[in-house]
This record gives sequence, C-alpha cells and structure tokens, in this order.
Amino acid sequence: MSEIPAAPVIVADEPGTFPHGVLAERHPAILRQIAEALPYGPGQRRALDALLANCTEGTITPLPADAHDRDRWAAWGMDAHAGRSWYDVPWLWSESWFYRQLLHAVGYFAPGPWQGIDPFRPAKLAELDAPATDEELAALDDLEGRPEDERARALLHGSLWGNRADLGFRLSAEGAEETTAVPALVADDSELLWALLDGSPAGTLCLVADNAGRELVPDLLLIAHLLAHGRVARAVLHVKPHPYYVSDATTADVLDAVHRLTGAKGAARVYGQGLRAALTDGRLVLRAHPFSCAPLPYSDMPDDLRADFAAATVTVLKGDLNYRRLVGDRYWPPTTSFAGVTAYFPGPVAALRTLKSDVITGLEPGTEAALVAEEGQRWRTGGTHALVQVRT
Ligand SMILES: O=P(O)(O)OC[C@@]1(O)O[C@H](CO)[C@@H](O)[C@@H]1O
Repeated sequence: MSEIPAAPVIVADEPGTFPHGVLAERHPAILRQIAEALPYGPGQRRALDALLANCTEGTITPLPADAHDRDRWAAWGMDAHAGRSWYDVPWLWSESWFYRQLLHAVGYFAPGPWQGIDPFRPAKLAELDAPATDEELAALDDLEGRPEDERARALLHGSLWGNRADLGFRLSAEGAEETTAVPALVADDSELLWALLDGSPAGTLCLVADNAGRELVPDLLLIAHLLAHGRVARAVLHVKPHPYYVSDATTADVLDAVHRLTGAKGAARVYGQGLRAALTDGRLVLRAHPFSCAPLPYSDMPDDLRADFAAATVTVLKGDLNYRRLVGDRYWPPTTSFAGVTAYFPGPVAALRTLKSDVITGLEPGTEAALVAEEGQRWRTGGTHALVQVRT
C-alpha cells in the first residue's frame, strides 16, 4: 500500500478551471468539428445535437441494455454515476464517457454502413500528409552517420515533443508552440531510461501510445531504432481499440503511419521497411486492450494487462492522459514522489509527456517555485513544458 495521502480527485465543476473548460468548450468544439468534417446524415446529426445538449446541460444516462459494452461500463462506474451532471463526476470519467457517446451518435458501433468509420480520420490524415511531417521525416537523413546513442537520444526527444501534436489540445491552446524562459524539461530521468534500454539483455519494450500522426510517427521511429540496434528484442505497442480523445492512435493509424514511412524517401523509408518487417515477424506486436479506453486510473488495470506490463523491461507511457491515468487524476502537490504514486505499477515505468493538464508529481521544490514565478499556473496546461520521469 502507498503511504502517500490521497489528493482530491479532479472534477470539472468549477467554472474557470481547465477541466471545466474542456467539458464546456472543448467538447462542443469537437462536436462541431466532426459534423463539418464528414457528411453525416440527418439521424447522425440529430444524435450529435442531442449529445451536445446532454454533455453541456444533461446528466449521465446509462447505456441501453443491448449495448455491446454495457457490462464493461457498468463495471467502470456507469450505474453509480447515472443521473448526475457530467460536471459532478470525476473529470477523467466524463471525458471518456464523451467519446463513448460520440461514437454511438455517429453509428460507429452499430452494424451498418458507418460501423467502424473513425470520425477523426480526416483530421488525422491531414496531419500525416502535412508538409511539416515531410520536414520531420527529411530531418532523419541528417541524423544518419551520427553515433548510435546520439541518434537514439534525438529520437527519444522527437517522441517526447511529438506529444504536443494533439489535435484535441490544439482546439483550445492558442500559443502553445511558444517557448518560455523556464527550462522546457521540468523533470528529466532519461539516463535511467537509457540504462533500462541498454540491451543487456535485450528485453521487451511496452510502449503505450497516445496520439496518431505527428506523435505516433516519432514513436514508431524510436521503436524501429531500438529494435534495429538491439536495445530491445521485442516491442509491444498498445493502441486504442476505438477512436478516442480526438487523435489517439488506433491500429488503422499505425498502418497509415507505417505506410507513410515506407512511401517516403531516404532514411524514413528504411525505418518504415524495418517496422513492416518487425510487424510481420512478430518483433513488433500491437495490442488494443479495452482498458486502454477506460475512464479509470491504471491502478485499476485488469490482470491480463498487468501481466503484459510485468513482462516488459520497461513500459513507456506517452502523453498527458496516460500520465493522468498513471499517477491518478488528482490535484497532487507537485513535489509528491513519482516513484511513490507509481509503486503499484507491475514493473519499471517511464512517462514521456508534455504538460497539458493540472496533474503533476515528482518536481523538485525549486523547479515548481521557478515555474510559478515565471508563469503562474500556466505551465501546467500550456503544452510548453515536458517531462521524462522513470521509476525503476
Ligand atoms: O493525452 P494527450 O493527447 O497528451 O493530451 C490529452 C489532452 O489534450 O486531453 C485532456 C483534456 O481533454 C488533457 O489531459 C490533455 O490536455
């Protein structure tokens, strides 16, 4: 049992806070965006309008008895939250509920012509096809010829900062690309991570992906490099079983990203071919576990997922949402021990995250003071800072 006193769970009930803004502004903006992006029919548009009213003014209404995942959501707390405002249940819960309801509205789960059609796919593909992605891939050619560890570190950096490329976040984060006077990395345990990934012996890397497109591409490049240089023998890439948090990566997004790489020129193409080969011969394995879209912290993970992580040399969790789920979506004092709050995790664990929500642990007292002096509380949510935290 952890000896750290529990901090308050984040709830979005206070106007003016970041979580409240996500429910009151970001979710309606997402609904408008997908209604524009795809030619949904009248029934789907009515359902999207109903969801807009329900998520801003209504209450949690349990899934119908015949919903394929009703039992799962019941186990995840749906019946306990029934009848309550979206603003009064844990924020992590109401956000996941939003994506479950959105997919229902567009017919994603129902047998029929729209089954399995990702409402966020147009935005994901636009990002993958953007000139900025070409520039990032061309930069790989400049890395060729550099020492292996220099390349590895550059690719880790790309994977870390790739987390800024989150399409949901961009809907409400003007100016997030700006840098500030305070160091960009608020915690950096990357040497501990490299010690785990030194290839002696070469074990298994679990990487829990976050966003598709400009985050997933550098994640895949990192995996390709670690496999090619014997730093790991095998990689397990956890993706989402269905579209989630706008741009979260699914299996289809992995295939699109690998296709983008194999269709590129120069070094990018070689990475793409390496990834294709690794998928084909089983050195790179995909997982799409239902718990990856659960509205719960990882401390509640089921046994099969626990066993997967326990077998890894290290599990790397990407992104802000995974961080919230890893440490618990709570208002922790920023100096709370990262090792303490992740003590339950069944093996070495690393978080690679840009800061896009209030949750933070593991800061030195001086770091927090410098951030607050420079920016007030904006450093927590602005996406301008990042961290690499490791518990061995
Ligand atoms: O996990 P990611 O893609 O890094 O970030 C997800 C995010 O944009 O969504 C949540 C608000 O909706 C926040 O946790 C965070 O800002």
